[in-house]
Amino acid sequence: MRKNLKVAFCGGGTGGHYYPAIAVYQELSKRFDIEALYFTIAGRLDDKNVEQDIPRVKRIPLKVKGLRRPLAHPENFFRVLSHLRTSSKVKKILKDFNPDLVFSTGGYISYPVVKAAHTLGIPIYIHEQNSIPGIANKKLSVFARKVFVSFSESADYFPVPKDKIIVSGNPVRKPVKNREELLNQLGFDPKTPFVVITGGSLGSDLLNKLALSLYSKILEHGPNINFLHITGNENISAKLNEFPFVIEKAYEPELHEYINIADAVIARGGATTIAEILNYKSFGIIIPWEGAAENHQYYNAVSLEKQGQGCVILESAATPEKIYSTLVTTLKRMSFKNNEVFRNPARVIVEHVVREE
Ligand SMILES: CC(=O)N[C@H]1[C@@H](OP(=O)(O)OP(=O)(O)OC[C@H]2O[C@@H](n3ccc(=O)[nH]c3=O)[C@H](O)[C@@H]2O)O[C@H](CO)[C@@H](O)[C@@H]1O
Repeated sequence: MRKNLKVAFCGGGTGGHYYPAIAVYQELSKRFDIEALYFTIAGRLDDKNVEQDIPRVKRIPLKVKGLRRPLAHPENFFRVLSHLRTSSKVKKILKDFNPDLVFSTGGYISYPVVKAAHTLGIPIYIHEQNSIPGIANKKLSVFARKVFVSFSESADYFPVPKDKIIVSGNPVRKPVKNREELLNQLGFDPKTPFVVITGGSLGSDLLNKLALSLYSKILEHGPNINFLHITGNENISAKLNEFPFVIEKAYEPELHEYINIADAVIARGGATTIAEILNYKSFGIIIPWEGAAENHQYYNAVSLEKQGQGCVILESAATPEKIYSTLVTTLKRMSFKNNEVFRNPARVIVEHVVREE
C-alpha cells in the first residue's frame, strides 16, 4: 500500500513560481497518495489553475501584496502588517491540516506561509528558480530543511550552511503528448519546423511586436516555419490574420507540451521557460527582460547559452533582422527532436525530501 503524504504548497503569482511546484507535486504523487493544500495569491494564475492541476486540492486564496521597491517605501509598513495578519490566519489553517511538510517555490506569498510553518515546527523545503535568488527565498532559507537551487551559482547568495543547499535544477512538468498529435491539432504539418514564441506567463509586448515583423519577413522570404505564439493577455489576432503559419493564443495551460516538441523557442529569460527549453532539449533564442530584479533573466539566459542550448540577444540588439537570421541559422543546425526528457529535476528534489522525512 502506498503511504499517504500531506503537503502544503505555496508559490505563485506567475507561472515561473507556480509550475515548478506542480512538477514537484506530479513527481511526489508517483510515490505517495498526496493530500495537498495550496496557498494561492487570490485572483492570480496559481489561484485560477490549481484545481485543474492538482486533483482534490484544498485551495486557500490569500490576499497578499508584494513589497514595493525601494524597500523603504512607506506603503511597505502596511504590507508587512498585512503579512503578519495573514500569517496568523495561515497558522490556524496549517495547524488544522497538519501537513508532513511545506514546499515553497518563493515569491511574496511564501513569507506568511513559511513563517507560520516555522512556528509550528513543520519541515520546510524551498525551491529557487532563478540564477539570482529572490528576496523572499533568501530570507526564508534559514527556516528550511533543504534549499533546492536551479543553478549552482545561486548557492552563495543564501545565508545557510552549504550542506543545506542542493543543486537540483528547476523542476518541469512531464510532457506526455507527441509531436504529431500536438501539431495535427493545430493544423500544422509535423514535418515542418515548429517554433514557440512566448513572453512568459504574463506575455511580452516587445516579443509581440518583434514577432509581427518576423512573420512579415518569413512571408516574404521563407523558409517554411510554423509558429505557436503566446501573446499574454494582449489580443493581436487582427494583425496575425495574414500569416496562416501562426496560431495565436493568449494563454496555453499546457505550454510545456509545445516547448517539448518545438525545434526552437523565442522567449524572455524567465527561469521556468529556460528550464523547459533545457530539460526538453530544445533551443532558446532568448531576449531577457532588462527590468528583472538584479537582471536575473539575463543570467538565466546566459546559463542556457553556456550549456549550448540557447543564444542571448539583448533588448538593444533585438531587431527583427537579428531574430530572423538567428532563427534561420538555428533551424538549419537542428535535427528534429524526440520526446524524451533527459533530466528530471523534480525527481532529484523528491529523492531528497523522501530521504529527510
Ligand atoms: C515578469 C516576471 O516577474 N517574470 C518572472 C516570472 O516569470 P514568468 O512567470 O513569466 O515565468 P517563466 O518564463 O519562468 O515561466 C513561465 C511558466 O509558465 C508556463 N506558461 C506560460 C505561458 C502560457 O501560456 N502557458 C504556460 O503554461 C511556461 O510553460 C512556464 O512553465 O518568474 C520567473 C521564475 O521565478 C522569473 O525568472 C521571471 O523573471
